[in-house]
Parts: sequence; C-alpha cells; structure tokens
Amino acid sequence: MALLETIQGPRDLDKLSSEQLTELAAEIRAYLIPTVAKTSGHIGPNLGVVELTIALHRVFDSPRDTVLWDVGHQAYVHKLLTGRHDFSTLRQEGGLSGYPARAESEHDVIENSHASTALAYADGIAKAHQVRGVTDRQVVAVIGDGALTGGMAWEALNNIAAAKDRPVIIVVNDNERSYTPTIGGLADHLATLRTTQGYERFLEWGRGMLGRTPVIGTPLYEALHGVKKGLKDIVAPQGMFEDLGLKYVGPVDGHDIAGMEAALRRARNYHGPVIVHAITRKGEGYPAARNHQLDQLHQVGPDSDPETGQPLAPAGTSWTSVFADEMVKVGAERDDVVGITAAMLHPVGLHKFAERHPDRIFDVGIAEQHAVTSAAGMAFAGLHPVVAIYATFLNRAFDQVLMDCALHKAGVTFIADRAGVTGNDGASHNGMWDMSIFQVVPGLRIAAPRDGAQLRAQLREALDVADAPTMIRFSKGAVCDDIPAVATAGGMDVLRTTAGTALTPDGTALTPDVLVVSVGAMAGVALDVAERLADQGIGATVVDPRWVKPVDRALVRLAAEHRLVVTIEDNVRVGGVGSVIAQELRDAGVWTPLRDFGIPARFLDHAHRGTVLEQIGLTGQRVAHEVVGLVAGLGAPGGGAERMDRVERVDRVGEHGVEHGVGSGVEHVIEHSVERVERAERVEQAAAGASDVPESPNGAAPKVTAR
Ligand SMILES: Cc1ncc(C[n+]2csc(CCOP(=O)(O)OP(=O)(O)O)c2C)c(N)n1
Ligand SMILES: CC(=O)[C@@H](O)[C@H](O)COP(=O)(O)O
Ligand SMILES: [Mg+2]
Repeated sequence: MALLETIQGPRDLDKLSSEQLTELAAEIRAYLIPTVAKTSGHIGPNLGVVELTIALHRVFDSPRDTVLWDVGHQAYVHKLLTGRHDFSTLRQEGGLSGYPARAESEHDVIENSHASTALAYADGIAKAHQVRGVTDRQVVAVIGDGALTGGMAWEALNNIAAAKDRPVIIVVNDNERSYTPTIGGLADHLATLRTTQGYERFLEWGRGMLGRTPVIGTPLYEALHGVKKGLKDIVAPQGMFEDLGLKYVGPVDGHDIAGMEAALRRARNYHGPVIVHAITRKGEGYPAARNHQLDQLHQVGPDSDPETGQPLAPAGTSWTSVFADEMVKVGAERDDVVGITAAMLHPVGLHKFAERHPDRIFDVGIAEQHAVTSAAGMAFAGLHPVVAIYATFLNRAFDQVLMDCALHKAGVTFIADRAGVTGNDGASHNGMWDMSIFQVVPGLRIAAPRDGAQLRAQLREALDVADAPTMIRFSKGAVCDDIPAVATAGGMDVLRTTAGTALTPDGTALTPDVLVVSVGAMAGVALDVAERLADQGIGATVVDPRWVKPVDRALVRLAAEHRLVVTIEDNVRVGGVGSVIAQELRDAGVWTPLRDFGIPARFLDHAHRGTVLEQIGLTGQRVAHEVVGLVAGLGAPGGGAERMDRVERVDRVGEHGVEHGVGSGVEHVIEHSVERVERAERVEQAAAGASDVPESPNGAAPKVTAR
C-alpha cells in the first residue's frame, strides 16, 4: 500500500507518473480483494472502476467539482482516493458505509443506493450552478449501463440534453452487466457503439501521425474525424445520445488511465452536456470475478475465500430459496404464471423458474415501475404475473401498484424480498416501509409468512387471487425452522396460548392478559416475549395473522378478550400493521389498549441485522420488559364488568355494520377474571419485591399502581 498511503486526497494523484498510477491501481486491487472478501461488499463493480476513478480524480477537482456515483456500490476506489484507507469494518456498525456517505467525506454526495438517480442529481446541481452564476465548477455523474436502464435516468437525460449551455459530464461505465448481462434496446445500442472502438484507435493513430504532418496533416485529420462519424453511422446506427443532443465521447477503454484522462478532458472542455462512454470489465484484475459467469462477483462475503470469491461456510436455506423452489413447482402446474424481475433474476430467486420456463420470465432491467405496470398489462391479458422485487426498491413503484394494479383489480402477486431490516447495506436498503406504504392500497392483500411452510402456503393462496393484487413480504437471509400453530382463530394461526387455558370449540384462546400479534419473521421474538411474560406470571396468547391486510375479524374478537394487545413487526411503526390493528379495534368499539412494537421512522445506519434490531429494541427481552411494565400499569383486572363492557361493544359496532360479538365466550371470560385478579396481584407482589422483575431501561423497577 506504499503509494496508496501517500494519497490523502485527489490532488495527491497529480504528482504520480504513469508508471506509479499503474502501480497504484495494482495496490488498490491487492487491498480490496482480500479485505472485501472478509467484510462483504461489491468487489466486482469496484475492480471495474479502478482506472476510471483514478483518471476521474486526476482530471476533476473534487469536492470543488461534484462527483456523483449512481447506486454508489462502486465507490470504494473513490473512498480510497479521498483519504479513507481502512476498509476493515466496511458495512459494519461504526465502519465505512458500502455507499457514499456525507458524514464520511466532503467528496460524497448521493447516499441513496437506489439506482438511476445520479443523472437527476447532476441535472439539478447544474441548474443550481446556472441560477447562482457558478461557472467554474464541474458536475460529473458516473452511471453504470445497468442503472442507465432505469426510467429516471432517461427523464434526466431528456432534461440534461435540453440545455446546450449547461455543462454536465456523464460517464457511462459500460461493463455490459447489471448482475447478469444488461438487457434491452439500450444495451444493444451501447454494444453497437462499443464495436466502433476500432475507429477510436484508428483516430488516435491518425491524430498522432497526421499531427506531425505539416500543412495537410490537420485538415486531413479533421476530414478523417468527419469520416469516422459517417462511418459510425454506416456501421452503427447514429448514436442515440447524439440524436438526443448530447455530445458523445468514446467509446474509450475505461482501464486505460491516460486514455480516460484524455476523454474526460475533452468532455470537461466541451462546456455542455456530454457523455463519455467508458468500456470496462467488472471484476477486472481478479480472475475469480472475471470467470464468475453468474455476476462477476457483483458482491461477496462476509468471510468468503479471496481466492475463489465463494463463501467459506455454507449459508443456510434462505427465504429466497424457499420461494425459488416453490415457484418451480407453480410453474409446472400453471402456465398462466409468469415471473418478472428488475435486473435481479438470481437475487430474487426467479432463476430456477427461468431455467425451466425461459419464455415465461421477463427481466425488464432496473425498471421497477415498468415491471409493475407491465404486470398489470399481463394480468389484463390473462396471465398471473409474479413480480419479485426487493421491498425497498418496490417503494418507487407505489403509484403503479396503486393505480395500475389495485385500481384495476389486477391479479398480480408481488414478492417483496429483503423486507424488514437488512442491515449491512445501510439506510436505503432496509425493506422497512412496505407494510406502511402499501397498507393504503385499496384491495391489495398483504401476507407476511413466519417461516418457509407459510411462505409456500401463502404464495399458493396469493396465486389463487385473480381479482386483486397480493403481496408477500419476507426477510433477507436464512429462514427459521417451521413454527407450528397450536390452534386457529379465523384465518389466523395461534402459536401459543397460556398453559391450562381452555380453548373454545372454535379454537378461540381465552383469558390471558396479553394478546401478542406476531407479524411475519418476528414470530421467534413474539414467542420469546410470551415465554418471558409467563416467567413473570403473565399469560399471553401469540397469534400470527398470516395475512396482515386486511385485518382478520377474529383478531378483533381476540383483542376484546385480552387486557392488552401487543403487536411486533419488522416494519416502521408509522402506518404499520400495529397502527392499522389499533384502528380496526377502535372502529369495532374494542378499547383494549394496544402497544405496537416496530421500527422507528428514521434512517438506520449500516450494521448487522441483529445489531440493528437490538438498537431499536425489537428483541424478546426488550419487548417483554416493556410489556411487564404495561401489564403492571393495568392494575388488577377490571373483572367481568370491565371485560363484559369491552366484549359487548363488539356486538354494537364494526366496520361492516353490526358484528356478532363474542357473546358465546362471555361466560368463559367472567370465570377467568378471578384467575386474572389473582395473577395480577402476584405481578404486583413481584414488582413490589422488585427482585425478579427486569430493570427498566432507565434503571428503576416499573411503577406498579394498584387500581
Ligand atoms: C432501484 C434499484 N433497483 C435495483 C438495485 C439493485 N442493484 C444494485 S447494483 C445493480 C446493478 C447495477 O448495474 P450497473 O449500473 O451496470 O453497475 P455495475 O454493477 O455494473 O457497476 C442492481 C440491479 C438498486 N440498487 N436500485
Ligand atoms: C447494490 C445493491 O443494491 C445490491 O447489490 C444489494 O447490495 C444486494 O443486496 P443483497 O445482498 O440483499 O442481495
Ligand atoms: Mg454494469
């Protein structure tokens, strides 16, 4: 790292000779490959931009000039050249972010890892410079060929091309891949432009030779240059970019530092909207990546073998793999089912389906909005599309889900993978908003499976819905062991009832104090909470709604039969499942108090999923601790009268007119009230003894007040 250690900022690059620059590139690769293998990260994309980034920081003067990275997963070299040399805790709590981060450096701008945004940023910054009369600062946006398939990128290009006097430098990092080879007409066009690379070399030769030829040299070169453009038109369709009004520079070898510098200087000196088309190779300099057919080691680790890029320890069965295998079965049974991915065929688990049904899989590029609305079209024409998109990326297709699918009652099934806290990819990758955002979509049904068996079952149930969109959301990583139900209540699974509690013939659990509503992958936490409550003499019923939207009517009834409702979800609390259940209870005149546990509505810094869940209190211990305090605060049970009052109201009101209350269960409720009073006294005694009641976060034993 001898040379790299001397680079504390981009200007330190200026003093290096071309040999030293080549050596620096080698040092960067030698450092990143083993480091990222250990930490996890996007090794393939970063090895593909080593020379490009060196050249870029030599030609432009960051942070005076603004350098933008689209997605930002390829910004490790940028970080190394801007003084951040310790990648040992990359993507971990307190370590470097895997994406640009303003808190880390004045050289970083876009923290959002969602693709196709950089050109819009660039357009905005350029407009701001124009409005403010700033003429001595450049705006440079690096965007991959994959990200260039995103609709936002074309909205921005349309605006950027509109103003010939507003400089924006766009560097297209064309490595012909997103994960898999980039799809679509744009990719084909870029390929066409790549084939004219020979003309670039010919031109370079001509410039060199003719530049030294007196008198006729220059005019001859200019004539040649004109011929090149003409020849390009003959060989390659007139550059789409030039048609748009963008100056096109390239294609240029993105691994040739001098060549990239020359191209970038031409672009800088153009003083208008210009595209530099760099041809790079993902994983360059790392045979394990270059030979990795699947995605050229788009990402690795943690704890992968630096020699091969493969994980050192086998990963467990993932949620995604359960979905992948079930889709194979579905594909064999139903020829109306098709799969749609937004450039993430393998990461979302549609690759096995694709292998068996290549004519029924559609990769639309990084184009989630198009994925959703094209699915609405497919449903209209008689198919049942399964659109698999990470929950966080599905956010950008909200309007398409709402207006193109739900408004038209389209039978489309959305698979929101990576839902909940994902952790290491940082704030913009957590799938933490879906059960709030999509809560408001009329007719959409949302399922949150608690394990693999439920995922398979709920996928089937979703595919049986042809007159409304359905959504199934599940976590990142390894799926838990199947969690059996001990009873059912309506369409819900009862996972645990208080020991010794009688179940009525219809399977309704009665009497305990607390109803714990477990949402999706939080089932393990919910059962842990019930166990901890039982240790404190507090009875709990744990129920898994399975389908969280709409709220199951049986859940309202169950709430009326408990003294406290607790909901636990891996989603923001605001507008989440808990808040919707609370609203349903109010609408039904059930006034059982409800405490919803979920993710706070704030951006969560990168860290391991478990660490983040601990930070936000979504653990059994933390939830149970708070619930013990809440139960103690309820005082002695209000006896039959209180509960009768609560129960009766279920008879009177309801969202769907008069609801049949739990009259049949009322007698059971009364007889158990006595039991509950005794138990509440035990809780109070325990709290008074302050011996085994867990300390509250602020150190004091929870306040216990007798009624
Ligand atoms: C909106 C959105 N959808 C999907 C992704 C997931 N994703 C991250 S990188 C990537 C491929 C990007 O390809 P490209 O822009 O060509 O960059 P490269 O990895 O080739 O350098 C995808 C699909 C994302 N970050 N944002
Ligand atoms: C950069 C990007 O958006 C993806 O590569 C993402 O990091 C993948 O996340 P998973 O590791 O959860 O598939
Ligand atoms: Mg690419």
